[in-house]
Amino acid sequence: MTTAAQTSFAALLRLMRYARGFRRRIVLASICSVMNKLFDVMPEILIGIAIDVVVRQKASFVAELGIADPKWQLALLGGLTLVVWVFESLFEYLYLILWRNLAQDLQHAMRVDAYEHVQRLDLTYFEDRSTGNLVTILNDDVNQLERFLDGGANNLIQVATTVLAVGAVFFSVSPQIALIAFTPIPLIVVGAFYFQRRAQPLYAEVRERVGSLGARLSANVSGITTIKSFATEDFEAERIRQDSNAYLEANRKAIAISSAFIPVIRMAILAGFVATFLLGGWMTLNGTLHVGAYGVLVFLTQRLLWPLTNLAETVDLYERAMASSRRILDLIETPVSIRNTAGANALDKVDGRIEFRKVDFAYGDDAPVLHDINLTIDAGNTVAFVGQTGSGKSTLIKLLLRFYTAASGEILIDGQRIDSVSLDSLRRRVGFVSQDVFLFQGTIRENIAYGSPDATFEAVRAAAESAEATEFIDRLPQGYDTVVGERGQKLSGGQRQRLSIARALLKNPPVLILDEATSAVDNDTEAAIQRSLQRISHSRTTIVIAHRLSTIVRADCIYVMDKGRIAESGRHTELLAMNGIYAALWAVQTGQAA
Ligand SMILES: Nc1ncnc2c1ncn2[C@@H]1O[C@H](COP(=O)(O)OP(=O)(O)OP(=O)(O)O)[C@@H](O)[C@H]1O
Repeated sequence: MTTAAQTSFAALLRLMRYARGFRRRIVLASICSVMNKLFDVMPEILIGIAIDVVVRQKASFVAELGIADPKWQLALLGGLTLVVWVFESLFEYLYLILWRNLAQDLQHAMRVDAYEHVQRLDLTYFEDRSTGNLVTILNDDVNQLERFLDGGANNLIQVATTVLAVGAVFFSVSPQIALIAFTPIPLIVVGAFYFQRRAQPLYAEVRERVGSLGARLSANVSGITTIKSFATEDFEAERIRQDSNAYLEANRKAIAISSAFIPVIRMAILAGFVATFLLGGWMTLNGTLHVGAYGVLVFLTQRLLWPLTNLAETVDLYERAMASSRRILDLIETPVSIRNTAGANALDKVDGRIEFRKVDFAYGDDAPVLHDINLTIDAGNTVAFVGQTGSGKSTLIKLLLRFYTAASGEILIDGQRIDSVSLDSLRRRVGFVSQDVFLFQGTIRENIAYGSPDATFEAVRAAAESAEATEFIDRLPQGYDTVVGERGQKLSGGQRQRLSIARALLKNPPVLILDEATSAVDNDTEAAIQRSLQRISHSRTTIVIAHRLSTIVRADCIYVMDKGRIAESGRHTELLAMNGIYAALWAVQTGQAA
């Protein structure tokens, strides 16, 4: 057995394990598929019996059951045909509704599970992957699976049922013909396996290609402003064309294999059919087979063999679905390293005292970014981190929010290690205004109330006021009901910044972190931020990552970061007196540099 076949089969087993909760429904749907198929092949048998009645009349098979009059025999067969059709239709309705709903429910459960898991994944996971590819898994791959469950699973079950049911009839009527009629079947099954082995890597490639295409499409749509400003439309269109072409080629290869499979199967089927047709005919002429039995066999060979042509399509669907299923389950089963430790308590009331003790950190296997960070921020204080770009200021904050885990040392909040309290309680107690503000498609009011769904309009307004955002909001024609566009495109950088401060303030967190944007802040906003900072930092611990030193001259303590270490710390005046890095930065920013 090849590894390719194993991985497809392994994917199916993983899927079955995942779908444990659906097992009863799967069994029920499978039973309906089997019942439908059994009733579906019966009319052929009844036709054969009817021929037997008209040819042999009082000596017919039905006569042997005790009904002498051929007219009554036919009436009985007519009645039975009606019943068979009713049941066939009933089970068809049942299996359709069961499989289709199952497909819907399973794809829904998988999409929601996969999404929920994606939200829990470590940030490191996202650094190595593209958003577009993830979206493709959540959408396109999930749909692929739905397509298979919608029809493919039923097809596979029905083909197997046909082979078994028709086989049983054949062997009971004439084992000799049965052997001949069944010769193509091993060939077809071997062919299906061969096809599946060849197709599996091709479909894996198709999924990969669709993922990269999705990645580029989503990146390009998000970066449309950059594309336009660099006038690189042609260049980007060419890159999309290439990715789309790679997808097309991958599909073309898969199509070439699967299309070749169908004619091969048909030839094998034809051989089986002609053999039954001829051998059965001769046996009937010889008198070793009844006319009715011959009829049943010829009709049934059709019923037996033709559905196998669908097998190629179904195996195709199956391979595509398994390639997708593997991607979804890989995502769902990606381990999460930053999560609640066993017995983690919720961080209830927080004063806001923060300590870093001997903290070291590196991103993955990269060079260390933070070295031996030791600091204590008293509850209610306002502190600032300053330093060259890349010196590790934002990284420090990411550790405090547990976006990453320190390589060594510990971080405490109110004396409790941050990894000993529950993640969401920690993050709920810390307000974070990040450098790149992310606003959601929706109104200004919804964006300020994001994360505080119960906030009243008054509270939203008060938060906007503290962030000095009311002035521009009131000037907008729809005020708080203005839709800001995806990522807040319809607002200026400074306006987005103020909204994100309002959003953090509405949470009323005991610890507030402002990662000040380097750009996007005009002088107005700078002054506004400074005023709001003074207002809002009273009752909480406030940490500011500052690029403009003028915003933090009043801070209780300023830490100057240099290459991942705290090089200097103290109040503004103390640091100036030290005449070190801070003093030099200050001189540059105030234009007093020599
Ligand atoms: N996710 C990441 N993976 C790998 N390296 C990273 C990652 N994020 C940041 N770095 C690296 O870590 C170092 C510190 O980055 P950090 O963002 O903490 O600096 P910063 O002082 O906040 O800079 P800035 O003032 O420009 O915001 C930089 O050298 C940066 O390249």
